[in-house]
Amino acid sequence: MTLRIGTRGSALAMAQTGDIASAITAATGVDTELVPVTTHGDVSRESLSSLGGTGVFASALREFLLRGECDLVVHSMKDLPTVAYAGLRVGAVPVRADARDTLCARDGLTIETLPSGARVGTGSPRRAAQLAALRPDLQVIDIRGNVGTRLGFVTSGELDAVVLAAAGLGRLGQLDVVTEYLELDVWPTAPAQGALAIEVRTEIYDDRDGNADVLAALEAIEHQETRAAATAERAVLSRLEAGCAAPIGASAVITPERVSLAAAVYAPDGSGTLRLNRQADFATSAVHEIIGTAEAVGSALADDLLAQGAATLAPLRQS
Ligand SMILES: NCc1[nH]cc(CCC(=O)O)c1CC(=O)O
Repeated sequence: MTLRIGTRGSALAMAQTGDIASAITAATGVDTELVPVTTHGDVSRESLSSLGGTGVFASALREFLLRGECDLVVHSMKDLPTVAYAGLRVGAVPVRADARDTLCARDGLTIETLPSGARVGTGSPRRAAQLAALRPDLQVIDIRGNVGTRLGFVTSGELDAVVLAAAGLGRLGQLDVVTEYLELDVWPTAPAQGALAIEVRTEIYDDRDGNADVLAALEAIEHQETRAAATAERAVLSRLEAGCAAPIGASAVITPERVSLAAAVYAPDGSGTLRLNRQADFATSAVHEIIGTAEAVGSALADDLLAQGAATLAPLRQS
């Protein structure tokens, strides 16, 4: 039997799905095959919000999985809407890559040393707001395209820098272009950035014998701390009813004893930031206790943010 793994066709998606396929085969001996699916989000150059924002990348993959054309699909978890999708479940969350953003600038420049008026590219409202908050004298340029296209704007001289996720650059073997790692305590990133979500049809859990290979693969790559951290961070988004493009950063740290979560909401123009923390101790080390506590701390932190005016600071529901 060969496990068919659905993936987007971009270089980044193929690289991360290839990593998952190798991990599954190494742990279980099961053969895997990558099945690329082209999504409208991949081919269009329209802005994400005009495409319908949240979920443009995920829905084609999800339909493909529901039709039974593959056994599991790999998503970048930060691009996956928080709302459940009928018939599907996140069957595994593998170990997280670096959650930080990076600055990739010409001439070794950093956020601090970029000259006034420098042109910095990003398509993310969160990154645009963070740039504006730290350096209101920079020009933020709205860009689209995959990682290679974005880096090309810097090599061509069209931009002085771009902000990109360390995880994506790492998976592509391109961390050599990074000129600064932006630390999570000053620059929290998108909920679940650096994490992947492996989605499966819920029906496979009703026939465990018939789906033993898929279930073994899921179990082999599951990483509980990553699932807990991603759950806490995504609970903030979900409680705020915010989309993946909302100007929100969140960063959770999981220890055996507790979950510590920090979240920030930004005014789009950088004129204001609301930053709060919360932590909660795990009563037991049971998986459901850890995941339940992580979810609860994320919801509670979102309530704190709302109570302190998050919804007037930023357009949360715009996707
Ligand atoms: N929004 C695009 C996207 N979706 C996932 C990643 C890579 C990082 C990750 O896997 O979290 C990227 C590129 C980027 O943000 O630089």
